[in-house]
Amino acid sequence: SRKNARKAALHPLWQSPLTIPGGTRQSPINIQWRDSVYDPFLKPLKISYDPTTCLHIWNNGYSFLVEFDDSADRSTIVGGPLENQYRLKQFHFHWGAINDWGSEHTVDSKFYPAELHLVHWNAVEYPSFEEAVMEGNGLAVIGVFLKLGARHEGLQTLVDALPAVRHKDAVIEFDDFDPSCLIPSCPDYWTYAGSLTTPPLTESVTWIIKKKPIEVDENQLEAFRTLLFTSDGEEERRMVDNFRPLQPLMNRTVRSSFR
Ligand SMILES: NS(=O)(=O)c1nc2c(F)c(F)c(F)c(F)c2s1
Ligand SMILES: [Zn+2]
Repeated sequence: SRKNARKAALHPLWQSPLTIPGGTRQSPINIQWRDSVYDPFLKPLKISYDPTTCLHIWNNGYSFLVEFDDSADRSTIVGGPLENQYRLKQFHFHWGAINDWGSEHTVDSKFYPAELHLVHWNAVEYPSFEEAVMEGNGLAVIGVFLKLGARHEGLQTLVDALPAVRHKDAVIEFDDFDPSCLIPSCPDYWTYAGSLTTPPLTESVTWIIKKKPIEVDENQLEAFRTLLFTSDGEEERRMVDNFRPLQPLMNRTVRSSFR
């Protein structure tokens, strides 16, 4: 009826619903360290990326994505909480207007200034990424926190390319980049069952959140903030605060790979 037809609250950035009706495993979440449960059966995560699978960088109006050739098992992850091998499709970041916030996940309610997501799909069980996005075990996303500190030399090659993708829909060729340089060597991670944090928000992601952050410097974070949500010719809106609000944990346990 009319009185029940209340409009779902929409997030200003994406006009996406803040909550998915019936959603039971939405992301991001706060990771309460002391509530996470050590699982001795969790395996180490095995990451094997081939830098020649790197294709291009593009600004999709939510973030900037570095996309990979996922037509074969050339850049993959296996092990950890995963039952299958997953193929790297793209990586992207979320960040804030200032260093006090920007990450999607929080640890003990602490925000980091930015968060990296490496998106993989289950090519063993599904024929395409688009199909995997709709399945409960379709995707595996590695989350890496960024903290303010020393300049990150590996990230700098990415930062140097950002002016070329300042506007929404801009794309440039980008090759020979190995994203494992952005992943901390410490093997420790948390893992939980969640969702995409941007539309279509599907509950298809096994999240693997690295415990240790990587360090980047102020200039590198500022470079992210020079990007635009808007296309060339539109009134400029700076690409900042492109993170989704925290979602309820509901009936989920966050497991840790470490004591
Ligand atoms: N922030 S996220 O959860 O890692 C994430 N969201 C999305 C998304 F909305 C998509 F449409 C998409 F094609 C993705 F590959 C991802 S990956
Ligand atoms: Zn993301």
